[in-house]
Amino acid sequence: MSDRATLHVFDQAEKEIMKLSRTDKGAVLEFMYKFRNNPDQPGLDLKTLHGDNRLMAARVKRDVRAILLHLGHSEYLLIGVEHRSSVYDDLDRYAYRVNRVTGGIEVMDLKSIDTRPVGVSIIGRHLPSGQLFGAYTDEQLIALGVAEPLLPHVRQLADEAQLLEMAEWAPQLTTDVLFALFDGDTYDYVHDRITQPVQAADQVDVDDLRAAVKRPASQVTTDDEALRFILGESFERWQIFLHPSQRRLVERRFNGAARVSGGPGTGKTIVALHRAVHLARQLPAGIDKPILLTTFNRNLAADLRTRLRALGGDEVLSRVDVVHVDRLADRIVSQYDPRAPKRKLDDIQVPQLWRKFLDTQIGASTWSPEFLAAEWEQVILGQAITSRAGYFSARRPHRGRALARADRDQVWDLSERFVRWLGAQGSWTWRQVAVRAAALAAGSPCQYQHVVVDEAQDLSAAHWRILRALVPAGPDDMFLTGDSHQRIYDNQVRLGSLGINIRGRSARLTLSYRTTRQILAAALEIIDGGAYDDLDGGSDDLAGYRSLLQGAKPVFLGAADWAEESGLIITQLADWGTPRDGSVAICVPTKKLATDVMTRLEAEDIPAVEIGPNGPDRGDGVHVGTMHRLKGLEYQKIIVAGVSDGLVPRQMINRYRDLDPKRYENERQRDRSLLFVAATRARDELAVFWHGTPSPFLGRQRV
Ligand SMILES: Nc1ncnc2c1ncn2[C@@H]1O[C@H](COP(=O)(O)OP(=O)(O)OP(=O)(O)O)[C@@H](O)[C@H]1O
Repeated sequence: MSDRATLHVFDQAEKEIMKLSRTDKGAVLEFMYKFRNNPDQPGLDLKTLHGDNRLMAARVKRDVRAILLHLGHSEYLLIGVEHRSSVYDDLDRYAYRVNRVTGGIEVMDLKSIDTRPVGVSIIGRHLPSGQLFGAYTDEQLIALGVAEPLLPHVRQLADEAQLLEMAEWAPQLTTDVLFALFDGDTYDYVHDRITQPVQAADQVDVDDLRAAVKRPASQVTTDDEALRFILGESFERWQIFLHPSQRRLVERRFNGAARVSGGPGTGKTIVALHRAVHLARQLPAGIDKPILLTTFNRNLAADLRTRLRALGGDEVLSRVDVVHVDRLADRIVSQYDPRAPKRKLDDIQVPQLWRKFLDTQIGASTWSPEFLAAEWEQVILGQAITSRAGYFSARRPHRGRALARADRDQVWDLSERFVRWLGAQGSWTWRQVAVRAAALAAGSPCQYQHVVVDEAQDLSAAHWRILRALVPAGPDDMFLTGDSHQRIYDNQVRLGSLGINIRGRSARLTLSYRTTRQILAAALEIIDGGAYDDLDGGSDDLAGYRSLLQGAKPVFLGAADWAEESGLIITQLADWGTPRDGSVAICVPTKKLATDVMTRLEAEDIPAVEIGPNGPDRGDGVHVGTMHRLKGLEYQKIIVAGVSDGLVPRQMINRYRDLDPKRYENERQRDRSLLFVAATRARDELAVFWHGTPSPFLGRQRV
C-alpha cells in the first residue's frame, strides 16, 4: 500500500518538538513529509508496538522514533518523539481516550507523572488520598469531563502545587474542571460554565478516533504550513490552538448580535480575529470588503491588521476592513459631508475649550466650564442628541445634579454656540465627528455583512449607532468582545436602546492565557469594590476567571517621595537584569511622571522608549508610558509606578465628591479600571510602587 497518509500532530507532541535541537526538528519535519507521502516506505520502518495495535512507532532518524496512534484508514496522530531506547519501555504508559463529553481525543503520557519530582510524590509517596476532590464521586468527575485514566492520580492530589503540576500535561477540560472545583465553584456551576459549553455538538462514539480528531476539542494540528511554521518557531500558538470554549464562539451561528466578555488575557482579541477569519471564509469569493473588524484606537487596529494577516493571509485581509472606530467615523463624514470642519481636536481638551469659550465669548456664567464640558460630552454627545427636544427628554443617569427644563434650555443654547465657535475656527472634536457620522450613516446604505468589534467596553453610543447603521440586523450581524472591568473612557451604553440586541447571546471566557495566578489575584483585588455593567443595563463579574500559569508574587513597595520611588524603579529593573529587549514596560498615571521616568532611565544609561499614541516608538529598550497607553499591549514584566493616593485616583475628582456624587463614583471607577488594565498587561512579573500615601485601590497589598 502506498497511499498518502494524513498526519495530525498532538498538542503535547508539538510542544516537545519545539524543545528539540534545530537538527532534530529538521529531521521531524522531513519525517512528517515522507510519512504523509507514503507511511509504508521501508525507510520509515513503521510498526505496531507490542501491546496495542493502534500504537505504532516509526523511524525519524537513527536513534529517534516517532510514536503514532493509528486513528483508522490512513489517518495517524503523532503523539510523541522519543529516543529509540525508551520507545519500548512501559508501553502501557500511553493512555488515549475519546472524551465522552467533548468528543475530542485525549492522549496522556502517564510516564510524565512518574518522572517528575512532584509526580513522584503524586503516585510514589503515600499521600492521604481524596483530600482535594474527595467530595465528588468518580462518576461525577467523569460527567464533568475529567479524563478517566487520570482518576487514580486525581484521587492522590493533595495540594495546589500538585494540581498545577498536573495541569502541565493533563487534557484541557480535566484541568479546567479541577481548577474550578478547587477554586470553590459548585458542581452545578462547573457543569454549566465549563463542561456544558464544550460538550460535543454530535453523538460521541468513543471508538471512532477519526471522528474524534476532527472535533474542536482535539488539540491537534494538521495543516502542512502550520507545521512548517511551528518548526520554524515563528508561529504563535493562538493561531492554531483555540480553547474549545473559544472555538465554539468563533464558529457558532448566532441569530443576531452576540457579545463575548472575559477578564484580561482570556483571548477575547484572539477570538475576535478568528471570528473575522471564520466569517470571511463563509462568504463567497469577491473583491469587496464585506466584513468590518474594528476597535477603539489606531494602534490596536494596526495590531489587529498584522495579526489578521498572520492568521488568514492576504486573501482574508483583502476581504476584511480593519479600521479603528474614529477613523471609520471620519471616513463617513468625509464621504457624505465634505464641508465638515477638517481639524479634529482630542476630547481630552474639551474642558479647557469650554473655559476659553466662556471666558472669551460669554463672560460670567452660572455654569462652570467643567459642568458644561461634562454635560455636553456625556449627555448631549454621549447619547448622540441632535435636537433641543431630544435634550429636553434625555435621561441623565450618570449626572448628579438634576436640570429643570429652563436649565436645559440654557445649556442647549450654550452648547450650540460652543459648537459654532469651534466650527468658526475650522475645528471639532472626535466625539462630534462620531455623532455626525452616526447621523449620516443612518441615512446611507449598509456597507458590511458582518461587524466584529474588539474593546467594545470603550465605544460610545455614537460609535454603536454608526456600527448599527453599517450592517443589516440579522444572523451573525455583530460580534462584540470586551470587558467592562477595563473601561477607561467614559462611555457607558445600553446596547438594547441603540438597536443592538444581545439578550441571550452573551458568553464569557474565563481562562487567562496571559497572566500568572499570582498577578491575577493581585489585580482582582484592585477591582474589588467597583460595579461593572454588561453593556446592556445589567451587571457583569469575573466569576470563574483564573490562570494556570505560575510566577513570582508581585512586588508592592512604597517610598517617601517620587525621587525615592524612581530609585525603586531602577533597583527593580536591575533585579530583573535590566532587559533592554522591549520585554519590560514602566507605566505611570501622568505624562509628567512618564517624562521623569524617561529622564531618569537615560541618566542611568538605560535606553528608554516612549509608548506613544501609536504604540512604542521602537521594539527594543525599556518601554515607558502612561497607563492609558498600555491598553491592549502586553509585556513580560511591568512596573506600575506612581500608584499613590491623589494620582490613582486623581486628586481633581475629589471636588465632585459632594457636588456631583455620581460623577465622582464614575471617575473613581475609571481610575480603578485603569490601574487594573495596567497591572494585567504583565505576563510573568509585576511590581507596583507608590510614594506618600498608597492608592486606596491597592487594598491589602499596600501593607
Ligand atoms: N488559545 C490560545 N492559545 C494560546 N495563547 C492564547 C490563546 N488565546 C489567547 N492567547 C494569548 O493570550 C494573550 C491574551 O490574549 P488576548 O489579547 O486575545 O486577550 P484579551 O482577552 O483580549 O485581553 P485584554 O482584555 O487584556 O485585552 C495573548 O498573548 C494571546 O496570544
